[in-house]
Amino acid sequence: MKYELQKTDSGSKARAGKLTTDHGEILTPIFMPVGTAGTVKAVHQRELKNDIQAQIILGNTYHLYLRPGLDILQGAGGLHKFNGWDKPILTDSGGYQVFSLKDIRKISEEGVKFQSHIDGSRHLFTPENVMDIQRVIGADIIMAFDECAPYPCDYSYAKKSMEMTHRWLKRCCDRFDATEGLYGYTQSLFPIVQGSVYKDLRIQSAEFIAEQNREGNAIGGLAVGEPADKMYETIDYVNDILPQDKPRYLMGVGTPENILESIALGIDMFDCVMPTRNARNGMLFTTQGIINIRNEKWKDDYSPIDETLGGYTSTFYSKAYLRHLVKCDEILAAQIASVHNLTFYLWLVGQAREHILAGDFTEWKKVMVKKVMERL
Ligand SMILES: Nc1ccc2nc(N)nc(O)c2c1
Repeated sequence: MKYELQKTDSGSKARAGKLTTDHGEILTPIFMPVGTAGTVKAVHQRELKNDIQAQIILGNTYHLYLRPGLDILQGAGGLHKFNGWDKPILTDSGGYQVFSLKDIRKISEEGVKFQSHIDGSRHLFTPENVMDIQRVIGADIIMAFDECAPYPCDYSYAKKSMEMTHRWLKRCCDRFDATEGLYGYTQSLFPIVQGSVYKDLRIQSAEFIAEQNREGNAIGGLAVGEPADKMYETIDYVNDILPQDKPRYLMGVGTPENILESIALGIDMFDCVMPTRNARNGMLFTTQGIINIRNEKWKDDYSPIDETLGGYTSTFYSKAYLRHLVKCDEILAAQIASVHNLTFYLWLVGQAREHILAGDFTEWKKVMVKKVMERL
């Protein structure tokens, strides 16, 4: 994988760049729709390409390993062949998911023992087998096996957890570098900065991650309940340490405001379940602000969901009709709202990229944050 830094904003740390993978190019800043179990929930591949114009989507090691399982995925020739998405894919390593299985997992130096949330079967994830699993899934970018420390946690927990994540990272790199891709294209391993919200730990972790000299770097352990200003402060000084010539991926973020503020702090890649999860309960992000479509006020508003956004779904369906579908809990409601919200998120990061290239990103961001976060 190659990263070309195309422009750094004069008034902020925002960057425009281009990632080139064996499954195609990614223009950054970019938002990556989350496709946990091999599908972006309620969204067809055709809509991902046409309306949403997604460039890369996420899968999750934990879920795909449990269902459909490695033999089915390998038999298909990997996830790209299995779900038909022939552009880039990134898989998270499963660390974050098994840690959220609070009472049915046990952490040790070896790895994490856990019970499947599906059938209670017992499994063990180690840095080594998580690399092997992600080789079988075949994502273009795979994540190191880390512990996402809970928030809040005390300094000693954060320190011990970060140090274990660093030892696990060495084991991930050794295993990954000793194995090949299974399907004839190359994969890249991204390490993940941890350290909770403790500045000295975060600096230590960022320096260790940068030293690994991998093709991209991620910031984990954020968007776990900490205040937004703590998140921004952490990103700011971590990005001063992560190399300029590698993409920076902020995991699990966020609202439109979080994304624009983090772009200004030098983040290039984002993923979050918010646009799809909130869509399923009727929260719409639009170029005019945030709409709770269940609200009575939209019941006879026959205007398109968002006429300035472009894309079939956002202009073909009216607010009144989508409200009706949501109130009836119709399956089509989830589809329309999910495609719309993802179209908005990709539009937003695409606009950010254009304004970074045009040189007026900071002024644009100030106006845009206010506008898109307004509750309508
Ligand atoms: N907020 C998040 C979301 C996903 C994560 N995935 C991994 N592997 N590690 C983290 O710290 C994450 C944090």
